[in-house]
Amino acid sequence: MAQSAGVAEQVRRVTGRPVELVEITTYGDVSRESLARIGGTGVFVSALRDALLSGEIDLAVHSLKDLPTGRPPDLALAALPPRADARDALVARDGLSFEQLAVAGGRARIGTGSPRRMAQLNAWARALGCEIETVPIRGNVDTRIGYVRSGELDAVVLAAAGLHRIGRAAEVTELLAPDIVLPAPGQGALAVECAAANAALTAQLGGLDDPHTRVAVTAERTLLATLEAGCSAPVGAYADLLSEVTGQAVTHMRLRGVVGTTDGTTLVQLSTTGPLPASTGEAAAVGRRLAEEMLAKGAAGLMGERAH
Ligand SMILES: NCc1[nH]cc(CCC(=O)O)c1CC(=O)O
Repeated sequence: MAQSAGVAEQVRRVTGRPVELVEITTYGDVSRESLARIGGTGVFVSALRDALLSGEIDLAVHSLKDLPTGRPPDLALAALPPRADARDALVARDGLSFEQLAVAGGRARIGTGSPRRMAQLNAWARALGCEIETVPIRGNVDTRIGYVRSGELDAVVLAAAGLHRIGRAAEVTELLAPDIVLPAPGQGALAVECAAANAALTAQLGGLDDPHTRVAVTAERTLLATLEAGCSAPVGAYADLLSEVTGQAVTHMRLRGVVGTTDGTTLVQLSTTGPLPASTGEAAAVGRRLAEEMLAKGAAGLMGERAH
């Protein structure tokens, strides 16, 4: 609701039209099943898409990372607004960082059911000569942070963007550096979808689109699609847009990808830097090439059960 309210405000501004928020509860919101099992199939988006197609709503706001990479032909990805912080965030007891927790003695208990986060956190702990225990959790932000406040867990890992949007960024004890924990493809970005037939609205919503965000997430999501992995696979990808001179226009894009076993014993991590892609087609080609290199290094064997 918080992220939709933000988009609603922008839609009012660019279209001059009144906007009404319609609350829709999705299967992903109510189910407590592991996302590693039910993710990748649109559990957070299907109910919103049904409402779009039935005409109950005119536009839907999704977290891009929840959107399956395949595009339904009757829906348009009308806008990708400027992306928020893509990083994962640690909310730990006593204001601790990951390293402090890991070396504190005993096995730190860290809440996350995400195979991507598990793989990278376990690899990080291993590099520090420690072992952690990852505990699968589900639920909204309150529920998840509640496990830390109650002392049941030492920490939880959540997307920084989600915490920012609901005004809880102050509870973050460490923003995880993408060098160590690469976020999910598209993390921190929103997607505004509408019926493809609604050409007038699609065109108006284009005013909310950020071309740099679109280029970056196209590279990340094409990497994911090329690996034939879903949002539930242990795959991280992040495209940075870089300037040759600090503060000057963006000239380059660096794309990083990672896939690993959830126990963190094996990670395939690759990075590529090149000129800023001039189109989403070029951005997709960068994602595809890096994914192919990852596959050549054995990525497929690390992904376990594929999302379907
Ligand atoms: N899979 C659930 C989900 N989908 C989007 C976000 C956070 C917001 C975002 O990435 O934009 C989250 C929660 C989380 O990862 O902590």
